[in-house]
Amino acid sequence: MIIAIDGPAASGKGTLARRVADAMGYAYLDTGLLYRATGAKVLALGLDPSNDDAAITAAEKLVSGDLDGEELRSEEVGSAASKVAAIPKVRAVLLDFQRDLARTPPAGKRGAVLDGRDIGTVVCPEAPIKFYLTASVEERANRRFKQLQEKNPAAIYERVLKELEERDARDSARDVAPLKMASDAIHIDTDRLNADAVFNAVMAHIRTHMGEND
Ligand SMILES: Nc1ncnc2c1ncn2[C@@H]1O[C@H](COP(=O)(O)OP(=O)(O)OP(=O)(O)O)[C@@H](O)[C@H]1O
Ligand SMILES: Nc1ccn([C@@H]2O[C@H](COP(=O)(O)O)[C@@H](O)[C@H]2O)c(=O)n1
Repeated sequence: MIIAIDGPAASGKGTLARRVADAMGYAYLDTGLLYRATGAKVLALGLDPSNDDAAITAAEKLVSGDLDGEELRSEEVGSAASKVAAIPKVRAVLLDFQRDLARTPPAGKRGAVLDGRDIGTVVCPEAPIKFYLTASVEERANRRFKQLQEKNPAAIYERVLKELEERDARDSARDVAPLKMASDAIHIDTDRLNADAVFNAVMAHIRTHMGEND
């Protein structure tokens, strides 16, 4: 079974998806990492992430080792990721890997949890369970700021907020696979829910779905 979790940056998708995958014994794929690794490769060459040829070549050359590393989590790489993600051929190159993992999870796993922007709409529109997480941009910036501050006390809230606003706008406005809630997704506004409450609400939906489809 496939569980799709989409939503804007820092809405808590990864935190939730990892926990759900653990609880269910499913594989987990953070699809944002594919775009981050592509963006990071372009940056490492000193090229512009909006350059089609550079971004497509980087996506085509991705190997699993490129998906490791704390530097992928920086806001600079997040911003580069959202630039390469707006290039249709980059998305096409990365699509098969995501679909293969979702539809044929690694040995021993009965399903997969994928989080991203277009899992419920484009990558796995057939997923029987879809969630769309949101929170206000100020709340998300606050979460991301606290997360960054643990590693870099010089992090600046206003910069984090601006970066998230720009990323949201680019991800929502692009022509191909924009950030959008699937019509059959369950919307969870996490502004006033902590991570445990979100997880409990999501697991309750999953159990109900599985009970109804036994
Ligand atoms: N419901 C919540 N309430 C408060 N903080 C949360 C909640 N869910 C996650 N967080 C925290 O918010 C931060 C961002 O969460 P996370 O990385 O899971 O978001 P994300 O949607 O996967 O981000 P990105 O799109 O950038 O990959 C983390 O520090 C996480 O611990
Ligand atoms: N399915 C996806 C996942 C991600 N993106 C793009 O990558 C950027 C980084 O993603 P994070 O989840 O790690 O924040 C994101 O801003 C998107 O531009 C995507 O397009 N589709």
